[in-house]
Amino acid sequence: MAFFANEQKLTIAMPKGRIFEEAVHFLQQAGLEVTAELQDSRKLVIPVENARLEFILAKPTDVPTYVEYGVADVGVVGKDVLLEEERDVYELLDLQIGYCRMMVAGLPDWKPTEALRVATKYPKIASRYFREQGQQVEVIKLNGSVELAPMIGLADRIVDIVSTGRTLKENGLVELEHICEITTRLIANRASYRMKSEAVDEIAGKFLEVIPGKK
Ligand SMILES: Nc1ncnc2c1ncn2[C@@H]1O[C@H](COP(=O)(O)OP(=O)(O)OP(=O)(O)O)[C@@H](O)[C@H]1O
Ligand SMILES: O=P(O)(O)OC[C@H]1O[C@H](OP(=O)(O)OP(=O)(O)O)[C@H](O)[C@@H]1O
Repeated sequence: MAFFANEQKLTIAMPKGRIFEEAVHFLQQAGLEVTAELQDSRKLVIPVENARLEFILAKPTDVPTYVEYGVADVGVVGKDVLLEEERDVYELLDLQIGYCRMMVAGLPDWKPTEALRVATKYPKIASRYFREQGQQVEVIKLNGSVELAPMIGLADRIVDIVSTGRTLKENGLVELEHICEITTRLIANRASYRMKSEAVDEIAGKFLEVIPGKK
């Protein structure tokens, strides 16, 4: 049976990587037809013919870009990416999966003498946070292994995602300031939200049914 009662086809951008499995599980719970192809193949565009759905598999940071430009109607993406990318999309739902937190961390008892140097994969989030604190900082953009920076003297602090806390702990770092909680969100292209409102509403409604406390 087709997932959608109407004739509108919907393209969904899914994030590859860390939250993919949890997101697929969420889609299945919501009653979407998730083919083995989505989980097992190297294909990046996966149509689900009967359901008038199409999945595209993207790098997490690119999901809002595909949605803003309308090549995907909706997308599944972390709040961290939304805050950093600042794309012009609608944020429809908090799916309450992919829980983690955005933190300032550093070496314990480290007292920086000059203006704070902050290493991060998230330069916009870090700059915004310290500006709001009225604190002048120099932000250094890194692309991963951010925890290295304070250990080897590149930076006084890091701004990064913490989940279990294991990476910080094993590298001798501690959480210092909490910036915000992060979860996975459903976003929509602004034009799709108007032009394909039935299909978008239908998928959002199905998602809502599996979000704890939202039934
Ligand atoms: N412990 C965690 N660390 C990083 N991201 C997490 C964590 N827990 C949940 N997430 C979510 O997963 C997303 C990141 O996934 P992933 O690490 O696969 O992407 P990525 O940072 O683009 O990967 P990479 O740059 O290593 O290829 C984040 O947007 C965030 O919302
Ligand atoms: O609190 P934890 O459970 O240890 O998880 C947090 C770590 O996971 C992420 O890194 P990732 O594995 O994505 O690698 P990266 O350093 O290349 O970004 C994040 O940037 C932290 O380093």
